[in-house]
Amino acid sequence: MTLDDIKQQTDLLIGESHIDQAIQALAQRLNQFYSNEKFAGKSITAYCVMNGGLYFTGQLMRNLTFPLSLKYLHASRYGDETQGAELNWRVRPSPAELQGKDILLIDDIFDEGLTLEAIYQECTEHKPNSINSVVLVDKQHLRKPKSGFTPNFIGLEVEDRYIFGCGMDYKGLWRNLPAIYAFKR
Ligand SMILES: O=P(O)(O)OC[C@H]1O[C@H](OP(=O)(O)OP(=O)(O)O)[C@H](O)[C@@H]1O
Ligand SMILES: Nc1nc2[nH]cnc2c(=O)[nH]1
Repeated sequence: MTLDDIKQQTDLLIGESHIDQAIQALAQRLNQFYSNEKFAGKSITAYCVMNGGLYFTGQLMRNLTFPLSLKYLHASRYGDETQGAELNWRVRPSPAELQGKDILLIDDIFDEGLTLEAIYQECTEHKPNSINSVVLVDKQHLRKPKSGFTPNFIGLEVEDRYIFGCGMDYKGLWRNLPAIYAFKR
């Protein structure tokens, strides 16, 4: 499939400039949040949730103004499919990198929320000083975690369709697109 095919067969749900603006607005909110005196003299440990979080992490971090240590973890439950299944941990954060630290989890999408909730729980077990999460998009539906878990910072809302671009894949491809698309119904 070519880029022309993508343009003909998909709906553009969120354009590049809209996404860039949302990322800058999120960065401002995070800069404000971490300027609180309780974080004075501390660095923030940002965990990019691979693979989908990579694009957003890169775009976000260039606008962050606090001292940041970048790490990654990888938990996946979609693979190349459009429906989520059981969570598969590929790279866990090490306990020593979490204990007493101020953690920021960065992911592309909060869909059914099981991935980010499981990552949050895993990290919490190792006693960080603080843990917050930020996602680029929150998909709008009622299939969210029963616990009520939700990210602390959300960039944009997106309708309930399988989307790709901005780090999110379609069958393993097209994470590189700077806008968000869904195939026409
Ligand atoms: O809210 P949920 O329904 O749990 O889904 C959200 C997760 O799904 C995607 O990851 P995926 O499992 O596709 O792994 P990948 O990032 O390696 O492609 C995405 O990057 C989120 O981490
Ligand atoms: N690419 C992609 N990954 C997801 N993971 C959870 N929801 C989605 C989605 O809509 N698109």
